[in-house]
Amino acid sequence: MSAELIDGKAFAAGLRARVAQQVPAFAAATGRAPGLAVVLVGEDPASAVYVRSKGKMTCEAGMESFEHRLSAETSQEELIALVDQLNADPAVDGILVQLPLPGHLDSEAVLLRIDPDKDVDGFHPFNAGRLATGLPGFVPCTPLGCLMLLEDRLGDLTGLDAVVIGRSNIVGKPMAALLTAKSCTVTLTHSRTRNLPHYLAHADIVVAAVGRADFVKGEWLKPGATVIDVGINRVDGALRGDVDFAGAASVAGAITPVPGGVGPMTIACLLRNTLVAAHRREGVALDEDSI
Ligand SMILES: NC(=O)C1=CN([C@@H]2O[C@H](COP(=O)(O)OP(=O)(O)OC[C@H]3O[C@@H](n4cnc5c(N)ncnc54)[C@H](OP(=O)(O)O)[C@@H]3O)[C@@H](O)[C@H]2O)C=CC1
Ligand SMILES: Nc1nc(=O)c2c([nH]1)NC[C@@H]1CN(c3ccc(C(=O)N[C@@H](CCC(=O)O)C(=O)O)cc3)C=[N+]21
Repeated sequence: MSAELIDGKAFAAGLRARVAQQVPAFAAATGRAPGLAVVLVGEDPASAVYVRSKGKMTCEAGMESFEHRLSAETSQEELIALVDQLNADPAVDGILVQLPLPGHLDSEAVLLRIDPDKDVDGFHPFNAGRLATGLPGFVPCTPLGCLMLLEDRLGDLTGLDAVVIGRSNIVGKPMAALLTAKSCTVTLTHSRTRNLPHYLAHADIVVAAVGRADFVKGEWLKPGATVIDVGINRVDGALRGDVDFAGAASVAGAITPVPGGVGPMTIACLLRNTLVAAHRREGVALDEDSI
C-alpha cells in the first residue's frame, strides 16, 4: 500500500466538535437547542442502526433529537400528517425521513412535503435546484462530506479532473454539482457509460457511489489519484466499499477506507446542516464557512 489513508472518522469527530461549540451561543440567543427530527418507517435493521447512531450523536452535540418510529404498515396519509406536524413544530429545525421507505409509500411525495427550510438532507427539489444554480440552500450530507475530505486533502480543486461514478439524486448528481461549483472538470458516469476505465485514467479525483462491492479496480486509476469510496455494501457480514481497496491503495495517492471514511462524515454533515437550519430559521448569525 502506498496511498495515504483519509481518516473520515477523525475528520468527522472534529466537525461534530465544531458544531457542538456553536450550540451554547444559539441556546443563549433563543432559549432552546437546535432540534433534529428523524423518521424511521419499518424495521430494516441497517436503517435502525443508522437512526440510533444519528440520535446519539445529535445529543452528544448538545442538540435535541426527536425520533419517530412508525410501523411498516404506516399509510401515506399518516406519514404525510407526521411531516406536516414536524413542519409546524417550532422546536424542530431539521427533518430527516430515513430512506428507503417501504414499497407501498411514495417517497417523492414525502420529500416534497418537507419544508425546504428544514430539509437538512438536501433532498427536496428546491434544494437540488438551489445547488444546481448556485443559490444558498441545503446540500446533501454525503456529497458535502466527500467535498470536505477532498478540500482538506487537496486544497483548491480548481482545474482538477473529477470522475463521479453513479448518478443518484442523493449522492452522484449533487456530488457532480458541488465539484462543478469548485471548478473541477467533471465527468458523471453511470451504468450506461461505455468505457469507464477510459475516463478514470485521467481522473485526479474519483468518487465512487455505485452500490457494488469492490467494483472500481486499481488498474483503472491514474497513479496518485484521490479516491473517495462512498459505497456501503454488506458482504458476508462485513462492510465493503465500492472500490477494491487493496488494488486501489497501491496506485492511488490517497483513499478513504470503509468503514471509517465517508459514512461518519455523512452524520457529521447532518448535524452541521441542522445547526445551520436552526440559525437561519431564528435569524441568528453564524459563520457557516468556519464550521
Ligand atoms: N456512506 C454514506 O453515507 C452513504 C453511502 N451510500 C452508499 O453508496 C452507494 C451508492 O448509493 P446510491 O447513490 O444511493 O445508489 P443508487 O443505487 O441510487 O445509484 C447507484 C448508481 O450507480 C450506477 N451504476 C450501477 N452499476 C454501474 C456500473 N456497472 N458502472 C457504472 N455505474 C453503475 C447506477 O447507474 P444507473 O443510474 O444507470 O442505474 C446509479 O446511478 C451504495 O453502496 C450506498 O449504500 C449511500 C448513501 C450514503
Ligand atoms: N434520508 C436519508 N438520509 C441519509 O443520509 C441516509 C438515508 N436516508 N438512508 C441510508 C443512507 C446511508 N447513510 C449512512 C450514514 C452513515 C453511515 C456510517 O456511519 N457508516 C459507518 C459504519 C456504520 C456500520 O458499521 O454499519 C462507516 O462507514 O464508518 C453509513 C451510511 C445515510 N443514509
